[in-house]
Amino acid sequence: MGLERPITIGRIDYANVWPIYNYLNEVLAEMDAPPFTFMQAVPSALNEALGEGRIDAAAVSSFAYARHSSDLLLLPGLSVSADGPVGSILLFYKEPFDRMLSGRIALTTTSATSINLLKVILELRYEGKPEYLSMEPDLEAMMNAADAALLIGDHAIRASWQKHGYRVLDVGEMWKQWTGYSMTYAVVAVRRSVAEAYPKEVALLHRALLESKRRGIRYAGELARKAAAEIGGDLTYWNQYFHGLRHDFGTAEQTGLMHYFGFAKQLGLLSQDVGIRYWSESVAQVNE
Ligand SMILES: C=C(O[C@@H]1C=C(C(=O)O)C=C[C@H]1O)C(=O)O
Repeated sequence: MGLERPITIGRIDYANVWPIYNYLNEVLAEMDAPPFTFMQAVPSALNEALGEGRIDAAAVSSFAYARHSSDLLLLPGLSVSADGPVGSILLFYKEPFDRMLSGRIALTTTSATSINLLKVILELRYEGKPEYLSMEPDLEAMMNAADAALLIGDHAIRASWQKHGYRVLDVGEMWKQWTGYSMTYAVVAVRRSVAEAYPKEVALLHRALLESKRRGIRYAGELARKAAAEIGGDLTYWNQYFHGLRHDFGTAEQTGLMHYFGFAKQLGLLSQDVGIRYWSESVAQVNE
């Protein structure tokens, strides 16, 4: 398989991936890496681009991985997860809570994991049957059209700073309270065909992402300063935000994610059972 363009990497356009991606260019330059190119976009756009083969590797919604898992392999040790409140997956609603269970809920067009997580929680835990509208992430427009609105990422963060007067629930906290599990919102996946055709490049990308993540965690204070300057808010807010996220993908994260996939299948949101299939460097080396 020959690509007619450089290998293209998707990068989520939200601060939640900075601990993985912020130092990636620096690390790639140090490694004398081949010329990768990048596409920066909201998760739903990256999900689609990776599914269609317009990009080759990306952090994508874990739900999108589930939908396309036969074409994808996961890069080990990388995710966007939280064991409880996330701070940026927020449900804004007009009281009382019960009204939205049979009312209208506006869901951001930028998400795949969180919109389905909310459906799982509202329908299986609370036996709700709301009507869902898909809308651009604009709190005011969403609340004019619905009883509640789900926003993710920087859109949720910025909206939470507005004087809006709505009640707000953190969907990661709802999931944790209900199930006791952590939740994985994004995973890093590579197209299987690209992994097979370009094993060395994928190995190098994986090593670079892990090193970038190590620096992102070590220099979390630097990320907080950058976020405060570029997005707003203060250092305390951002230190707490980055501290609440997990970017590993260990047993606890996988267990929580498998439970989510199970509920999503139960609700008919996924049509098949999903296994986690990893890209592995040993396979890549055998293929060399
Ligand atoms: C933690 C977050 O996770 C994001 C949520 C996603 C989704 O709902 O599909 C996808 C990617 C993640 O980066 C967030 O947006 O705040």
